[in-house]
Amino acid sequence: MDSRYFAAFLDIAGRLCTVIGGGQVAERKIKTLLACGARIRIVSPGLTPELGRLAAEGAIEHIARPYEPGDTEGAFLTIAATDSREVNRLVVEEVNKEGRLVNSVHGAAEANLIFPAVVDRGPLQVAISTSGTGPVVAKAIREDLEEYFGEEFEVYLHKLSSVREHLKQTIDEEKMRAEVLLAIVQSRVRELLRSGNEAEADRIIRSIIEGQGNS
Ligand SMILES: C[C@@]1(CC(=O)O)c2cc3[nH]c(cc4nc(cc5[nH]c(cc(n2)[C@H]1CCC(=O)O)[C@@](C)(CC(=O)O)[C@@H]5CCC(=O)O)C(CC(=O)O)=C4CCC(=O)O)c(CCC(=O)O)c3CC(=O)O
Ligand SMILES: NC(=O)C1=CN([C@@H]2O[C@H](COP(=O)(O)OP(=O)(O)OC[C@H]3O[C@@H](n4cnc5c(N)ncnc54)[C@H](O)[C@@H]3O)[C@@H](O)[C@H]2O)C=CC1
Repeated sequence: MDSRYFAAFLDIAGRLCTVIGGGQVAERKIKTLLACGARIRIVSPGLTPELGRLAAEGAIEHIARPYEPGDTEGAFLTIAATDSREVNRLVVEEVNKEGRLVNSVHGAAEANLIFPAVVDRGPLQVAISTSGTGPVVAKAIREDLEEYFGEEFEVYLHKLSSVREHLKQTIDEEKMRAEVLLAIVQSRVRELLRSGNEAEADRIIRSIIEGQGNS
């Protein structure tokens, strides 16, 4: 086994994420965290214009000075994102002492969490990591997979989720529910949604639920 990483998905909604450094890389990571509902605190003398705007709007908290020991206190997740390897190392060391989550823009070696490249289709999240060996490869794979996992996956999964809820109410036997769901997955529903034919997709879903095959 080559990887020492455990792949998981974190619920960070409402949780404090402290970012040390406010440059381009911090900005990219903060946008991802904000989209997941995190509370952001940045400790950094400088900010990118976009981060400055977010701070001025009150969407993120900004402490305008260099990192000081203790800054990571209370954070669920800390990101060491300065352009100084030494400062990032100190940040990682502080968080590691307490066994909390920490990411460093200077590599996977010391930190305990890495940011993957992500295909984001609503409930479908496809995360790609090369365990830090080649972030550009992760990015290229993400771009390839975005072709396969088109935007239709968002509505597709929402539909499957409603069907699943409906089946839980109407069919007691788990095996039977799984068969219906599998029949939908193996039908042309996704293809139809991809080509914008939602009415026909819905018709097929209904006919499968009613046990009339998967034409
Ligand atoms: C370990 C990790 C830690 C972490 O940041 O979490 C890390 C580390 C480093 N990245 C570096 C460089 C670049 N990183 C990117 C891009 C991304 N990097 C991301 C993640 C990760 N980068 C984690 C491992 C991910 C994995 O396991 O594969 C992505 C996937 C997600 C994200 O950042 O949100 C995002 C693509 C998002 C997308 O588009 O989908 C680009 C390309 C670009 O920017 O276009 C370059 C320039 C090319 C190059 O140098 O390779 C350097 C050298 C810095 C230097 O030399 O100074 C280090 C430090 C080192 O390796 O020592
Ligand atoms: N992990 C990744 O995906 C990538 C990592 N990198 C690495 O990330 C580092 C940062 O890159 P950028 O964001 O482009 O740099 P940048 O120069 O845009 O930003 C650096 C930020 O750190 C802040 N800073 C500096 N000293 C600080 C201190 N003592 N305390 C708090 N904040 C401090 C600055 O005010 C600035 O906001 C680079 O050194 C680069 O090697 C670069 C590309 C991708």
